[in-house]
Amino acid sequence: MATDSWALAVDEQEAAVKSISNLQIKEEKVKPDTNGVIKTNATAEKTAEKTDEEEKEDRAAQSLLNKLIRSNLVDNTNQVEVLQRDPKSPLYSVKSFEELRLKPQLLQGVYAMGFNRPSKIQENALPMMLAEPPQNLIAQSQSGTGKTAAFVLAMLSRVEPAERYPQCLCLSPTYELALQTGKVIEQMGKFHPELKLAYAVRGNKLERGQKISEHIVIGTPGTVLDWCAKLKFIDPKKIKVFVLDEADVMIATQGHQDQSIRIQR
Ligand SMILES: Nc1ncnc2c1ncn2[C@@H]1O[C@H](COP(=O)(O)OP(=O)(O)OP(=O)(O)O)[C@@H](O)[C@H]1O
Repeated sequence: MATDSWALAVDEQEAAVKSISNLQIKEEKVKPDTNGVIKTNATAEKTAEKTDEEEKEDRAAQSLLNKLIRSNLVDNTNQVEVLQRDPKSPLYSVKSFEELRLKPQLLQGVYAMGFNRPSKIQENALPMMLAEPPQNLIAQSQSGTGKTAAFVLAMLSRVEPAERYPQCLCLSPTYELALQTGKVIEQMGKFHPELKLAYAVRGNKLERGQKISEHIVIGTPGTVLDWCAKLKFIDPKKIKVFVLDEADVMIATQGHQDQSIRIQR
């Protein structure tokens, strides 16, 4: 049932986008009241202003909600597999995970999560993310099409377990999303127990001067910046994979944009 919802949600979303783009806004002539005040327009403007502001703030929360709904609903993979064979679906894929040359422990992790085939974004992005020499990649696709799973697999594939320092750094816009993505890293890396993950989020206080030995760090921009620049827990020069999750939300949030750019430099 849960994987059904994953696939169905993608379908519904596509249908909604189409119907919204067909909508035509009718111009309504509003007459002033007896005092000459055009109430309808004033109220509409105010509402539009508020909606714009709120929309920005709510995007990270919405994204988290989508993830939570999906993860609670996924149960059988039949529908996903049907869609993954439909060339018009965003889940269409021709490859298998074996063809993506993942490490055996990661393949085990992927199958244990109930994934049988990569989605389109995974099939396209993973070979680029695992290429030698490493390349930069900006990936965009609908919500719920497997981007998180793709970059988590890329981080887990690049880590060298014997080297005990942070090698992959992932920035999330909120505390909750960082924990959520951390959970995916833990699940997918389950058969690679030597791989360790640290959370650079508020409340996780480490002692000054301490070095961390975890291979992957996931956190929010403010805390990650402190860990890199102020507290020197992380040596940014040793980072092999840098992920900016929900980059559109990060760019829309001024503070996060500045902090993310400073960390990336
Ligand atoms: N290849 C796959 N086969 C089956 N299920 C998958 C596959 N890849 C991801 N999923 C599942 O689909 C759901 C959505 O995946 P994921 O969170 O990676 O999407 P996303 O594109 O990052 O979503 P968002 O845009 O909301 O961040 C998750 O429950 C995940 O476990």
